[in-house]
Amino acid sequence: MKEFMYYFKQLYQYTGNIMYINFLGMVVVSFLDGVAILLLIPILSISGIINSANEASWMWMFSDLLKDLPTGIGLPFILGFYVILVFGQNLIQRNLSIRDIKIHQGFINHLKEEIYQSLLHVKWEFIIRTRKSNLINSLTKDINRVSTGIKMFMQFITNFIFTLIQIGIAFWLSPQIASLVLVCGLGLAFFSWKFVRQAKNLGKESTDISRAYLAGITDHLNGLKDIKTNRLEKSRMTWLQSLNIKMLDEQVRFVELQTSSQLSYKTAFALILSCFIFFSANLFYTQPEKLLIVIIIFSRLWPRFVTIQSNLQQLALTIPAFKVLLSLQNETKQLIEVSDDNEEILYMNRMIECKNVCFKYNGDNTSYALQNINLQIPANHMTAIVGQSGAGKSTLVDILMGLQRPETGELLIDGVSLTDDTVLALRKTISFVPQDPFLFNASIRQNLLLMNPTAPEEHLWAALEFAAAADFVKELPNGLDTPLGDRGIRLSGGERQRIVLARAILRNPSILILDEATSSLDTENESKIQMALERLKGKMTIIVIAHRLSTIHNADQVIVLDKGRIVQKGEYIQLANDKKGMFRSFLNKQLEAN
Ligand SMILES: Nc1ncnc2c1ncn2[C@@H]1O[C@H](COP(=O)(O)OP(=O)(O)OP(=O)(O)O)[C@@H](O)[C@H]1O
Repeated sequence: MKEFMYYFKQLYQYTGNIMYINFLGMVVVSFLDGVAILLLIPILSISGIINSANEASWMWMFSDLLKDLPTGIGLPFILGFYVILVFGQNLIQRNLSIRDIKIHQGFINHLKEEIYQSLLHVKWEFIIRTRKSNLINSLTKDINRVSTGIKMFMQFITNFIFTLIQIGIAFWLSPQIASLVLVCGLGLAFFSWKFVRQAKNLGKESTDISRAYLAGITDHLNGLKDIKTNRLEKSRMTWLQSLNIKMLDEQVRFVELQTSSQLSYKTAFALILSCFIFFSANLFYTQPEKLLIVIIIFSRLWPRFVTIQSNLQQLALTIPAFKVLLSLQNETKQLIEVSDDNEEILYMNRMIECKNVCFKYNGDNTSYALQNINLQIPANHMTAIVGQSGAGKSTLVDILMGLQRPETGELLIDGVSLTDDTVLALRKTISFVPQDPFLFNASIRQNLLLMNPTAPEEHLWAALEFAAAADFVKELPNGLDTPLGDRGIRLSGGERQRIVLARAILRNPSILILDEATSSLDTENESKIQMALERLKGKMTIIVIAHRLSTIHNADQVIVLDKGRIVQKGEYIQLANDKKGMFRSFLNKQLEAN
């Protein structure tokens, strides 16, 4: 419940006193509703439906007034008053509902933005250890459930206020009968706690199942090609069927819970109402007008009790989502890169330097991904990083971009240590082209402009020329406006790499990092890009991770990594001539393979 209270406080902080004003409005509405019910007595009496000649009857609150009115006017007058009252009450109610939805949706939007913002700024270590499907689930389903929970809570408060006022009116009419209603209502609350508890457990199960479903389905859709080519359809289908059985079971138990509670409350209502009428008539000798009012109030009050119970039950169902969301927010808050996004840019003029850098991935106590890394990457030169798969090349690049922070040692930019405060400023000058290039599901133009929204068309074509992509883009039916599909699926792997490279260049970075960025290209396009990179030397710092050593013979410096350590460092020719070195053996193996 503490998670829920946290969000409720946040709601109050977001809305301020408007929330209390709305609750106050609800008090007015409930009060008017009670008055409208009271008016029914004079109406029924004047119209002769019930006999109210009893002088002692307090319900003749309008009798004096009505008596003074000319004959035939009393009934239309009080009916008119009744209609105006109901109209006024519903007008206020309408207004409150509109304000409520504004408050509620506004708060949920604010929450979504807050969470999305923190995910955009959270440290990379959080991203790599968290399942994406869990994040998707939190940003969609969990937020929706929190939204429902908050709505339920607001309805609960509203119903609670309404019920309290109606109870007050009932007490005024007949304390004995109202006490009985109250005792029964409290009995209901006690009895319903069991349902609320069950609902909370079901909510937890529902969260787990929905996470498992989203995680599995995301995996399967991403791996459809593997599933088809490896004939894994049957096993995937079995997975879905077993999860479906769990979902069905969970849904059935939910409806069973709902209908059991409804069944109990409705039967209890009929039973208690019958007892009331019986005892009111026989024991309390209640006047018929009073009895009528109590029946009216009771039949309006009891559904409120039931609604309150149902609000609580639905609220309980959503509690696990509050927990998930709060723990996500807490975790991301602790791992935020910087508290505010300042616009400063950190240019590197001389070099990036790693001093005794060691790094291991979270929770992995045995092996270091990088150990005692000491290197200097001079500005406006090309540095190549090579090594076997798993040697630590991508990890080193992540350290250079400030995505991962060294466990020990430091990263220096022009001799100054990179800190949490300067890391984003550094990243503003870096363009990175990853192994698995990502394109948004938009046109080529939109993908390019994402990096530089004001770039004129000729700059787009120049970037495409640089990346050896201009020719194929010109041949596409819609040219720059060709839509690319999910993650750029409508392009070949090599075409995707070239568009991503063009996008990186369009940003005009001072440091360009390519992680196997030309691995899917044919030799002709690859050599075009090599020539283009060659032209950039002296203007931009280029860091290249490459398996194909033919692509780095222009590098000013080659760093050879093995099992997380630097084993060789120097110029290409120098390392190629070192017969005992690892680089030479890589070269020989590639020559043999070719
Ligand atoms: N997210 C991660 N969590 C735990 N260990 C990781 C993670 N990413 C990489 N590693 C481990 O760190 C080591 C270095 O990985 P890295 O990806 O840097 O190698 P690499 O040289 O880039 O390999 P490749 O050429 O295959 O891309 C490997 O042993 C790898 O298993």
